[in-house]
Amino acid sequence: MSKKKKGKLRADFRKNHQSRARNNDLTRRFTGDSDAAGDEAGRERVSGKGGLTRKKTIAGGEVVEDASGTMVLPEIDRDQCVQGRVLRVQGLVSTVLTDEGRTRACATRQLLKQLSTELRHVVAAGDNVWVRPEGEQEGIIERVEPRHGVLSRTSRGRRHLIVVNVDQVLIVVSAAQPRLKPNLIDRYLVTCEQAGLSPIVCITKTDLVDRADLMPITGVYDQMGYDVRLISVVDGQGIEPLKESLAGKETVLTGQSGVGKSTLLNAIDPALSLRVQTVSTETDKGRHTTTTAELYPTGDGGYLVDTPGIRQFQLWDVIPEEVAGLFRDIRPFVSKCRYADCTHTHEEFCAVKDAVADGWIDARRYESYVQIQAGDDV
Ligand SMILES: Nc1nc2c(ncn2[C@@H]2O[C@H](COP(=O)(O)OP(=O)(O)OP(=O)(O)O)[C@@H](O)[C@H]2O)c(=O)[nH]1
Ligand SMILES: [Zn+2]
Repeated sequence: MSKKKKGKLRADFRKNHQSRARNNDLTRRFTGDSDAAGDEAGRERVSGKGGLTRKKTIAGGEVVEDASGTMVLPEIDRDQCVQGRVLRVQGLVSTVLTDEGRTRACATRQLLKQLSTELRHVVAAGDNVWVRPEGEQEGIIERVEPRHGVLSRTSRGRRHLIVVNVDQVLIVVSAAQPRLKPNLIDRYLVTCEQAGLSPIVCITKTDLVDRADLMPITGVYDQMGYDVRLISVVDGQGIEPLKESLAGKETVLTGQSGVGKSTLLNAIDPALSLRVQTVSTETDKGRHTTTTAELYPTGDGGYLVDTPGIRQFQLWDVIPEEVAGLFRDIRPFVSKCRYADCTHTHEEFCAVKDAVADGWIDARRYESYVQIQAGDDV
């Protein structure tokens, strides 16, 4: 690839990166050196929520860039296939819920693996796939559709897809027992902003506190446009509206131990709660790695994603320079700082610090920013 083209790609990447931070848009990462990313002319929109992708035709298919990186879409004989959703991936076997209404244990087509050597996960939990059925219970994944809403983590320089095609994240924190930790909410929100996912903040156990005391905290999030709910399974506060918000959506559940996630699931759907518990217990025994995600159909077209690994939620990497852009309230001031590389901590002529002093930015939110930016634990 020419130097000029590479420079342009880098500029494109940066532009995308910034606009992603600004718009809370879907992640569009480009692997700068791949051939697909270099094919300027072939850029077009691919169906679904995946957004803008770059596209190039190869023998037997095409190469696209989606929210997960480079992927290959081979041509397939659709008459021979059924569509489905990958519920989980264990080693080489993917469990797919197909449109026939059954699950199939599926291997992945050899061609798909060969063409996707740079991708660690050819198939990920949450993928929309085309399967060629084999017998009653098995099949071969012939094609994986472009992805949106990607949760990933990087380890030893490689990006691992944890779950894809996610719509929203249910952030569960408790008003008491354990005590409310707003800084933890901020941390979760940063991750959601980074992944381009809509958060729903659920403050549980509100029956244990004076609800009026929560208003100063919820008000700050309301003002930024975040969806904050007060929940109690003891008196039923907020349960019905929450059920409605989950219907037909794919939701990732997250929150510290003891905040009431299982209890909340049970209040939403006892049958679903039971299924989640059964599998989580198996997972705890170390049968498969803790970061393996599992999708549970909610019966209304939606899915819930709940795994011990995701519950811990310390999986996504945010680089320090990225943090300010992921704080909705800090973001508008960043460009007004004197120094382009301002960290908004110790510098003079910092518009962010001025905004805190003038009351435009909540001082507690700013403290969170400083902690997260420094990589400190909550
Ligand atoms: N007062 C009150 N207690 C609740 C509420 N929701 C949950 N609890 C209690 O909080 C405790 C922890 O609830 P769990 O549902 O087990 O919490 P969890 O988040 O699933 O915990 P892990 O499984 O460790 O991740 C239990 O004793 C629940 O009875 C609530 O709305 N009000
Ligand atoms: Zn600054």
